[in-house]
Amino acid sequence: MTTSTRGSSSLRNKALPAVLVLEDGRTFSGRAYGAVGETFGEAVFSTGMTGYQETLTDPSYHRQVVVMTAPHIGNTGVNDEDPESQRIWVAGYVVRDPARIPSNWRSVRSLDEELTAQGVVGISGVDTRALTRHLRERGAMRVGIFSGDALPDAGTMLAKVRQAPEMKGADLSAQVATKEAYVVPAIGEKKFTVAAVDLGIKGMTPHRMAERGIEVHVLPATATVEDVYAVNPDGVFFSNGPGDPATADHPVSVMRGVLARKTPLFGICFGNQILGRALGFGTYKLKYGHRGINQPVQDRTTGKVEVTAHNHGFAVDAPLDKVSDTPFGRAEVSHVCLNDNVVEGLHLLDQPAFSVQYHPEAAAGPHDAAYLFDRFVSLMEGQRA
Ligand SMILES: NC(=O)CC[C@H](N)C(=O)O
Repeated sequence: MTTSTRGSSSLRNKALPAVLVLEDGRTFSGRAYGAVGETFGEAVFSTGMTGYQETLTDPSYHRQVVVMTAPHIGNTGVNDEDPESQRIWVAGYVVRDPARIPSNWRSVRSLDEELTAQGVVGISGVDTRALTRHLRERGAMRVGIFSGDALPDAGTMLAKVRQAPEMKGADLSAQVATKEAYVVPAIGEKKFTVAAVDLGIKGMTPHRMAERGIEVHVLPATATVEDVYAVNPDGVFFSNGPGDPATADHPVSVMRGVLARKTPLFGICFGNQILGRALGFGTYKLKYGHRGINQPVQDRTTGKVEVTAHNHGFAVDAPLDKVSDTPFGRAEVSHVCLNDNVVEGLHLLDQPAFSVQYHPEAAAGPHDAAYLFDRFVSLMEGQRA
């Protein structure tokens, strides 16, 4: 049974000052939110109006300071059902106006209390519209949040921000992925076995497969081709995850081993970037990325437009209007973002493999892209027939 936290939001740090310092020297002042202290990461913005719990607990946000463009955050408090992993992964959290009284039947505590309990340093009272416009114009960049009674002087804060590691070149999957393999059982009758390589997997992804009769063997990021085939899989999945795909040489080589055996293959987000690299395409850093739950994507095979959830700062560099010859046969861009023509999906024409850059597991987000899990099931059925 859940208990309401009506009126129990502490906002105990309300009076403590906080400052956000971008690496180009621009600063925003506000108040401490969540834990008090200092934190560093890459400043990125999310336009999701709902789903802050799923955002905070998505391992792909490791080492990123997330700015919410929705002005009022924390309204529905924190529940025990919505997290996508065991902990909050964002390095810092930036909001305009935190809810003073969370209200929802599932809420067990306030977001301020949750951030504090997990040691996540945040800042509230920031002009998040101005900050987002700045990041759109200048691009994602390093940032620091400093809060407390005695803040360092401006020069010291800026120097610390500029010493923080960059996201370009960061190899982070092994830091967030499971260390031990585990199994998510099929819901109802078991029809297929899938080996899922965990590069920072969100909990909803194996759940969406389990709903379709798939027993999911989640394997550590360090899993080898032998580990993958040890579970005797009908299909192989490569997950979302943090960091720069250009560093992910190990999963790229494992994926090439899977493609060589023509096992049905599906990738999401980081998994799409790994497929791009396995096929010989490059990846590159977007200026400020796509993060939110209302991005329009076109499925180029059907012409249909989906409204989709995104969280990516890198993208695959593949030609949009031609079929490419790759070491694994012909490949094509299957999906594209209608805002900026960024590659949002790839598929192979000569073997059962595809991936998308966005989030069909929809946690949070619209369910338009759920058909992709069915497509993976069809590929596995096709392989058996
Ligand atoms: N959600 C993800 O898998 C993100 C992939 C990669 N880290 C990016 O930022 O593009």
